[in-house]
Amino acid sequence: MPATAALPYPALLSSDQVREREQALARTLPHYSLMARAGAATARLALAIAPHARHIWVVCGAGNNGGDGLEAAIHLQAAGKTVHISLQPSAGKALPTDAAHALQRAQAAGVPISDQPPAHFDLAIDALWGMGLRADRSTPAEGPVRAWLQRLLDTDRDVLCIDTPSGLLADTGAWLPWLAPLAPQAPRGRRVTLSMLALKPGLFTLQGRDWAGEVWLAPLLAQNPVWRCDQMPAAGIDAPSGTGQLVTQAQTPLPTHNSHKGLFGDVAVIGGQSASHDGQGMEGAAMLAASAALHAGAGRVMLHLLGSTPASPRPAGIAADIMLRSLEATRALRGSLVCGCGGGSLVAGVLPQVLQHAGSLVLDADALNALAAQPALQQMLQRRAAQASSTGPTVLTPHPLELARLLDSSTEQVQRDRIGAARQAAQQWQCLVVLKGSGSIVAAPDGRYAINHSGNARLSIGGTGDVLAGCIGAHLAALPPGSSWAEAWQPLLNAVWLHGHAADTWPPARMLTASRLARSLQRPG
Ligand SMILES: NC(=O)C1=CN([C@@H]2O[C@H](COP(=O)(O)OP(=O)(O)OC[C@H]3O[C@@H](n4cnc5c(N)ncnc54)[C@H](OP(=O)(O)O)[C@@H]3O)[C@@H](O)[C@H]2O)[C@@H](O)CC1
Ligand SMILES: Nc1ncnc2c1ncn2[C@@H]1O[C@H](COP(=O)(O)OP(=O)(O)O)[C@@H](O)[C@H]1O
Repeated sequence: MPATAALPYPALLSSDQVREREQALARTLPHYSLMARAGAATARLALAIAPHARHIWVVCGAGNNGGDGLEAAIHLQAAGKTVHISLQPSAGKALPTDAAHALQRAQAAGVPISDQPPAHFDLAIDALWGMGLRADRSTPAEGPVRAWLQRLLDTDRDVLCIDTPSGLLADTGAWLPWLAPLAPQAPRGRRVTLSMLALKPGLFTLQGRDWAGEVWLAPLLAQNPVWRCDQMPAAGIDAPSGTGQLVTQAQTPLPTHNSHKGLFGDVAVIGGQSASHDGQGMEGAAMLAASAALHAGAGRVMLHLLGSTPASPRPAGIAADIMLRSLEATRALRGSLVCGCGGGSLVAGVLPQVLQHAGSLVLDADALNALAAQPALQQMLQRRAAQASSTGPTVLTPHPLELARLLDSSTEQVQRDRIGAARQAAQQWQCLVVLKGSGSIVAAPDGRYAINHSGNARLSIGGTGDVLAGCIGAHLAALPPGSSWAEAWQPLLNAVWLHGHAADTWPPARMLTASRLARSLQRPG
């Protein structure tokens, strides 16, 4: 990667990158400007999201995150709200300079500060810990702070988090380990997060998606605008290498009217071990992938069910548009190949040929398990990457357990640092990797990564991963033979985003199933 790159999507900066940005900006501005802007922006957003809130509880920590909260409290009181500040005891340490200044200003403005939280509040502002939260500190918060934190986690009132939900690690979206048991599965009320200076990856994956809720950005620029993360002005700004991106839309325009099916490319699906092999039919998984490929826009879709023969009956439910073919015919198709959905034990036997000859290749489910189990297949995958100009890009689509098997790790370890794990696999196998789950991570061999911002828990049902694999196959199908992973990057982001978007736009009263999801997929446009 070059030292800087122009990003088409909103940038996601690590804590180290944010601190660099903060220091660079602070050097150009008078003392206290950034905290003044952060507090004003917070108050403005609070008034916008909860205009009728009368009682506001501002929970401040003993660092600069707390300073932002104190500054916001001054504005909210000036706006006529009844504001109550709870300030973490500093345990003998002096507050940082800016936070100490904010405290003086809050005291001068007469905003009430007490250890006792209010009996009632309409809106809470969580300014306990932000970017300064340290993962290596294992001491649980003691005394009143612990009770405040629990109340922030349990409340059914609106909560506006400054920078990050307190206790959530900005780089990974994981709770601090000691805090995880305190946090319910999901918040009971509305959560909004105002991220300062830049968006942070942890707000968009793992626990971050639920607990950050609706994310806004305050870049702390002169006019002090705030933007909702999915409605930000066009990106295209230069960002340091290693910067992530938040995928907020698909980016390829619709094809021209003057098109034909050959333009969209063909998709072959190999998987769905037939019941005739060992009595355990897994045809459905491959049928879902094939249906997804068809509806996501492939010109033609061919399907080979592993273990089937030309004499095997056509399983019910396969759309008439999908061509059932022999293994040889399917493998020979130009376009993209999706391999592994419901592949069972038979998929390992076809992988050597597939890895050697397929153009664009998507490996899912049992193909990933076979890879994890067989070092010889891993070597073939590496050889394939080295010869990509004569084959094409490879995309691995593991869920956390599948990635853990590939990395010889554990699901917990993968989930603790989803971005790190996806990047590690992409570099190790020189492939594109989609680590699925809430806030799917897409990673490339050069270290770039993106977090998908579409999708929701309605996708947590059997078969939606097969649909994703087919959808990706369709988006890669039109790539010319020998394309690089870099050429596959944007079509891959489109596919992952559109798959989640189909769930986001699903009618609330209608049950979502994987087969319906497959039929609702669209081309980007
Ligand atoms: N300077 C400015 O003008 C600007 C600042 N900005 C704002 O500053 C924020 C960063 O401020 P920061 O660096 O002071 O850290 P912050 O999030 O307040 O945390 C420190 C506190 O947390 C505590 N603590 C840490 N780990 C812990 C743990 N595991 N468990 C328990 N406690 C733990 C730590 O305790 P200590 O280690 O000191 O004992 C200390 O009290 C950033 O998020 C943004 O909101 C921006 O708006 C831009 C302008
Ligand atoms: N809570 C969630 N939020 C967003 N997407 C989700 C969520 N749960 C599951 N998904 C998505 O649903 C799909 C599930 O895939 P997978 O686990 O492989 O299921 P299966 O093997 O049953 O097809 C993935 O695309 C994943 O990202």
